[in-house]
Amino acid sequence: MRTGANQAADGDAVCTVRGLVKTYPAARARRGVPAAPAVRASDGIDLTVRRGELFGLLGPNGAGKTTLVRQLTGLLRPDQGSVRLLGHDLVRHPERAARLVGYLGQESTALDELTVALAAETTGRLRGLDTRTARAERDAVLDELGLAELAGRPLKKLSGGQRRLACLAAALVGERPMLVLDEPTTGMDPVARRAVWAAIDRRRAERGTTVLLVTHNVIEAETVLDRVAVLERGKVIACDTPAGLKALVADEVRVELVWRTDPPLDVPEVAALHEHARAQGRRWRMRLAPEQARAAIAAVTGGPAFAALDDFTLATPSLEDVYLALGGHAEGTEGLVKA
Ligand SMILES: Nc1ncnc2c1ncn2[C@@H]1O[C@H](COP(=O)(O)OP(=O)(O)OP(=O)(O)O)[C@@H](O)[C@H]1O
Repeated sequence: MRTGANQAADGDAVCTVRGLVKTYPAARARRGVPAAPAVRASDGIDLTVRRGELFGLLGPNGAGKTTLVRQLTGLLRPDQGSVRLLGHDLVRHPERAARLVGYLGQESTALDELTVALAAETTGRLRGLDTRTARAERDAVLDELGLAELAGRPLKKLSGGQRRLACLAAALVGERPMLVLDEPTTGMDPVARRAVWAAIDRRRAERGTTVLLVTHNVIEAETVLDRVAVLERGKVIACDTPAGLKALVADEVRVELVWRTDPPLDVPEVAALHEHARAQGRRWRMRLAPEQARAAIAAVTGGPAFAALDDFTLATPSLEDVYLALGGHAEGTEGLVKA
C-alpha cells in the first residue's frame, strides 16, 4: 500500500481506525430473489484522520466507503477492529458518535416529510440546542447555503440537488468537531457546489473542524482534499496527499484521442496504440512515457489517421490515473471525461 504522508505521528489524530473488518452475511435465495454471497465490505482497514484535515475516501461503487463511514459514525457495528474518535471508543460506545460527528449520509428519508427549515431546526434541537439558538443557527445556515427561499418547502418536494443541500444544512446545525459527508455535492449545480465548499472551508478556518469526505469525483478530490485514501474491495490500497499519490505516475503523460467514427485500425501506428488504450466508445485513453506520447501524437496527427481524428489531449496525470496505476477499476469514479 502507498502510505506517504500517512505515516506521520498519530499524535494529532482525531479518528483512528485499526484492523476494521465488516462482513455482510450471505442471503439465502427466496421466491424470485437469488441468493447473495457474503461480502467482506471492510477488509482490515487502518486509517488515521488528523485534526483539521479534509480527508477523502475515494473508490468505485461498492468499494466499501459507505460501510466504513457508517462504522465511523456509530451506525454500523464492526465485526473486528477499533474505531477511536476524539478519544472515544466507538465500537464500545457507538451512541457517543452523535455528539461528535455531523453526518450527511446518502439518504434523506428520515427528514423527507419536514420542511427545509424544520429539518434544520429539529436537528439542532436533537443536538441539544435551545429553541432560540436552534432557530438562529437554522436561519444562518439556510442563508449561507442559499436555501432561504426554499425554507417552507418539504424536502420530498425538492429536486435531488436541493434536497441534498437541505440535508447538509441540517447536518451543519449544532456544531460538531467532525463532519462526515458522503458525497455531499452529488446532483448539485455549480452554484450549490460552491456554497457547499465555502461552508466547509468556513468551518475549518473558524472552528478547526475535521472533515471526512466520501467522493467519486476525482477532480473535486484533487482540488479540495488534504489527504486521500483510495479504497478498493474493502481495503485501503493507497493513502497520501493528492500530490504524493500523483508522484507515483509523474513520469507518465495522459493521452486522449477521440475518433470521428471507427478508429482506423488498418493504420499500423493506430493498431499499436490500441493495445495501450482503454476505449470508451470513440474515446481512447492511455498513459504513456513522454517520448511515447510525443510519438503517438505525431503518428495520429500526421499521415492517414488524421482524417479520422476528432480531438486529442495531452495532460499531466490526475488522481484517476493514480487510481488506475494502483490496479483500480475506473468505472465507478467520475473522472475527467464525465466531470
Ligand atoms: N446492507 C447490506 N447488505 C449486504 N451487502 C451490502 C450491504 N450494504 C452494502 N453491501 C455490499 O458491501 C459492499 C460495499 O458497499 P458500500 O455501500 O459500502 O460501497 P460504497 O463504496 O459506498 O459504494 P457507492 O460508491 O456505490 O456508494 C458492496 O459490495 C455492497 O454490495
